[in-house]
This record gives sequence, structure tokens and C-alpha cells, in this order.
Amino acid sequence: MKITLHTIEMPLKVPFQTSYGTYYKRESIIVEIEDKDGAIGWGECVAFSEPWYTEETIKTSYHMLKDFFIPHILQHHITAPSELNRILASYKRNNMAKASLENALWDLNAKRQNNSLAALFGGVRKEIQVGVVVGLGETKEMLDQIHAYVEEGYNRVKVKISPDRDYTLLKEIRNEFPILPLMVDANSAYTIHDIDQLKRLDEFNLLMIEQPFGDNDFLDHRVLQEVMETPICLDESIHSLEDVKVAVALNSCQIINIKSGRVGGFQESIRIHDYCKEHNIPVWCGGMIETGIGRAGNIALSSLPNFVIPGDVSASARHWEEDIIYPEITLRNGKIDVPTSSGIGFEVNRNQLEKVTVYKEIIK
Ligand SMILES: O=C(O)CCC(=O)C1=CC=C[C@@H](O)[C@@H]1C(=O)O
Ligand SMILES: [Mg+2]
Repeated sequence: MKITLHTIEMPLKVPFQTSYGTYYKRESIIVEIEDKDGAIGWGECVAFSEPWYTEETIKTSYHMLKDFFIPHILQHHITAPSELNRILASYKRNNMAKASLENALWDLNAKRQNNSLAALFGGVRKEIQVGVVVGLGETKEMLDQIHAYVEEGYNRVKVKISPDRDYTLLKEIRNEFPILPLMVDANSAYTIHDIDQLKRLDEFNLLMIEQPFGDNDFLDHRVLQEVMETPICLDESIHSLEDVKVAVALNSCQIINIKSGRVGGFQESIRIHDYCKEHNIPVWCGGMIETGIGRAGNIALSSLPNFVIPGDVSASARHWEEDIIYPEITLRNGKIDVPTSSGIGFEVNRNQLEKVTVYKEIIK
């Protein structure tokens, strides 16, 4: 088995602003695993360059992959994703680094079995509903972007909010889009002291408010959910099925955002999906501004039955002038088809991958 780490940098078409800061480009690690027969599996590490979303960064993930996880799987000749999880369980967290390897092994295994990822996961949808995220910006600019996305066919819009950009911004959006399925994401920008300010947002008939408080604030989220009609969705708080169990037991939220990177891989994502289904908690698939490789995995996951809310699984053209897969991901009547060909269901565009690669290392 041979594992190649491609560190890439891709400029974003439109800068992406959150309550934390503004991104102009996406740095990422693409993991390529080749087995002895020449079959190849792909994964993407979704850590950001700085540790604001979780503690991981591109550099810490690289270190984990190169110095711990990859040597371990090469030494133990690991080929099944479930074995990988068992082996890596002795290493703490670093879920995004783990997931990038795990995702690549799933793709490799699916290709070996000539089966699609969605089929291996137990997916039931042929196409998925998709939403799009609008970063913070001038209100006029945000309204223009929403118009353009709605025209393209997106049927759910998420906007970023922060304590100084919430009520007035949403009022203007709602004036222009009174019935658009709309939700907001605060990326932990509020605290329990902002409850009254947050309660005012109930007026906008939002699908949900995502992660208003800090990632450890299960109790504070519960207090907020008791007084707020808008469902709370947890994103940054959820690193494992165990976190979901705590959130459900405490009534900290009504909805869960699943990102395979944040929870350590597809297998944990499926466990969370199944648990939430049993407990009547709807889930949806979050985005991490991935290239087509990461998005392909998100599409496959979203084909599972309890992914009932459109995810942040937008088309390649949402963030990229040119994606590193072909065909690129496109919308058809506001939906994305779930591929039926083997593995992630898209080919990697080697030329484009080379173009965006800033550093490549083969680990044997
Ligand atoms: O992937 C996309 O198109 C949007 C991703 C997105 O909204 C997010 C990615 C990472 C951190 C946040 O800014 C936000 C989120 O929290 O869901
Ligand atoms: Mg979020």
C-alpha cells in the first residue's frame, strides 16, 4: 500500500466570512491510498488553516497523519475502514485527520467491491436536496447572493450571524424573501448572556439556529432551547456519538449537523445518523468548504434516510472556478444526483490536482 498526501491551495470564488474571520483561499490535504493492485481511494482532510472551528489545523493534521496514523496502518496492513477505527481509537481525537484516511479507505473498499459509497452506506435516495451558505458581508451583497442562489435552484439558504449582525440583517432578508427556507449559523459567537437577543430571532420563522454557544455548552444550549421556539442545531459540539447522546439526553438541541471530518469518519457519521433516527432527531450534512472529493462523500452520506433537511452540499461552482473532480458537481432542479458508479462516484482530475498542489509527499 502506498499513501500520498497532496497539500493543496485553492482560491475561493467569493471570500467566505464568518463570525471568526474571512477566508480567501482553502488550504487542504488530499489523501490518496493505492493498494498493491493499483486500486486508488481518495479522502480529504477538512481541517482549516487556523484552529477556530475545532482545535485541528492543516499542519496538526499533517503531523498526525504522517507521524502516527499512516505508519500505524502501514505497519498493521489495515485495509478495512472498521479496522482503522479500532486501531486509531488509541489516539485521542484529531478526528479530521483520522477521517481523511478513513474516507479514503471507504472509497478504496467500495471500488474494490465495484459498489458506490452510497450503496455501501445503506443510502436510499437517488438525489438529494441541497442548500447553500451565504457568508457575512454587506447586506446588499448578501441579498444579491441569495437572489442568485435561489435562481440557481437552491431551496434552502443558511446565513452566518454574529451578535452585531443578526436581527436587522434577518429583518431585511425576510422582507425580501418572506417564505424562503432560511436558517442561521452563529459558530459559537454568543453566550448565555445573549439569550434575550437570541429570542428575538424567533420572529423570523427560521428552520434552525446552528451552534449559538460554545462547543462544550450543552447545558447552556438546553437553557436556550427551553425558551426559544426556533430549533437549535448543534455543529461544533458534536465530535462523536457520545456527544449526541449527551445532547439528546439533555434536550440541548432538536437537530444535529453531521460532518464526517468532525466526528472522525463515515462510520461514526452513520452511527450518529442511526441513533438520531431512532430518537426522532432529524440530521443534515454540513459542509467544510470541501473540494469535490469531500463533497462526494457528503452526497453519499446525505442519501441515508434520516438526512431530511437539505445540507450544505452545494455544487462545485459555489466555491471553485474549477474543481479537482470530473464531472463537476452540478444542480439539477435544485437537487444533486447521488452517483451510482463505484466509490465516491467521481474521477479525480489529476491535471487540476497537480495545478493546485503546493506540496506532495509519498509515505510508504
Ligand atoms: O461548505 C460550505 O459551502 C459552507 C461551509 C460552512 O458554512 C461552514 C464551514 C465551516 C465553518 C463554518 O463557517 C460553517 C459551519 O459551521 O457550518
Ligand atoms: Mg456550522
